Amino acid sequence: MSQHDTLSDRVEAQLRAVRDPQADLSVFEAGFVEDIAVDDGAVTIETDLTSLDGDTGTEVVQAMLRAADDVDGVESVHVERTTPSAADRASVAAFDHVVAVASAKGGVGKSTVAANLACALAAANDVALFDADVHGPNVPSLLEVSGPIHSSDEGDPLPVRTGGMDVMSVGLMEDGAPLAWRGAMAHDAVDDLFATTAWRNDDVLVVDLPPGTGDVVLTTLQEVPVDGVCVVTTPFHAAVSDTARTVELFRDNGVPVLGTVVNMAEYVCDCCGEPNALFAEDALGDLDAPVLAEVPFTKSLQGTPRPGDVPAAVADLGAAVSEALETAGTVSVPESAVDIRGRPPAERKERVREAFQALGSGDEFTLVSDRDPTPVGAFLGRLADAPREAFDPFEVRRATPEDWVLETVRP
Ligand SMILES: Nc1ncnc2c1ncn2[C@@H]1O[C@H](COP(=O)(O)OP(=O)(O)OP(=O)(O)O)[C@@H](O)[C@H]1O
Repeated sequence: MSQHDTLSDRVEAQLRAVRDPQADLSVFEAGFVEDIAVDDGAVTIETDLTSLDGDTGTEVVQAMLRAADDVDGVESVHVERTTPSAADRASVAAFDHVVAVASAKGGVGKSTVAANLACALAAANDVALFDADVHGPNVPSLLEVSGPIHSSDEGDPLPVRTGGMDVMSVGLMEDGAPLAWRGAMAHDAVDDLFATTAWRNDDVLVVDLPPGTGDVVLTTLQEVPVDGVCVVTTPFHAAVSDTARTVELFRDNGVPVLGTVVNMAEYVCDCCGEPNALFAEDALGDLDAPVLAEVPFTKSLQGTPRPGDVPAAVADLGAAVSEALETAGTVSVPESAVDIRGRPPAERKERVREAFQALGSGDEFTLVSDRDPTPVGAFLGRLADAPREAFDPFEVRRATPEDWVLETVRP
């Protein structure tokens, strides 16, 4: 047995004492530890904590760091976290793109925009629409589709179809039932339906999220590999400030934001055809996101859109979102950024160490990774011999479903 194996064994023994806080199991029994790599006293623990919520996952990472740090001969510890890959969600993975439509508050026209966006995109793409709005699933009535839902040969729920577009909604499952769902139950119902629906389209999936930024929204967005979210707002000052906070919250939670759709931006008079702006011009000043489209208040949007055939008022919406999707897959970072995507664990750490140690106090450090790099903070702390709180700012954002960017400054 080599010296490295011995250290690895000692780390493993110590980690056995770390428990899954939600079930009385060791982190090994819970399947959290995928690999332990030891390289000259530097320990890298590869983990899969995707079954845990954010806070519990962080708690387990901290407990592992402390346990491994206590082992004699360990000089540094790094915990790497895998995230659910698109491949884990076979049916959703078939889509080239997944776009979610969200809003800070209810009633701003989110479902109208989601349905019209799906129909607009359907002119040039093979599109499906998923209505995840558990508490008010109104896509079926908007598109005039109804159940019952049939099963595929494999027993999975088959969406209903309109004009070649698959539509699935929690509202199609059981009359009235979704309205009574709350919290975890609502999330599980959406998650199950999302994971099992047998889609027949495969270019773009549009997801109509519940309004707000509650648990169902954040968990769905973290579990489903969305390319980005379009946030629908009205141009009222108050609505825009709420929307600005929602955009920030999505970014803080690693959800890429494609931009905003400003709904009911103007009213075009039915009699004279004259457009009238409905809200103050400077209302959008607070928004730190591109405006993808401004949609007028018009009766034509109170009808039923058809795949490939939408009212002129939203004619540009599909093209604007398609364009945003093209750049959503790329990460823009400074040339000096350290890119560890696709690198083996030991090399990743070495690259980070080298680049970080070459910096002076006050220098900016940018890291691009194909995993959530939040735990790298502890490693940087050890390199700089400074507590994690000394790193200000310390920002992690998910730039695309597969790329994370960490930005900080060496203390
Ligand atoms: N641009 C528009 N022009 C005219 N009417 C609109 C427009 N946008 C939305 N509406 C109308 O406003 C109402 C609310 O729209 P919608 O259901 O899309 O909102 P929502 O944000 O999805 O609401 P919820 O929070 O209930 O999910 C609907 O009656 C819809 O027809």
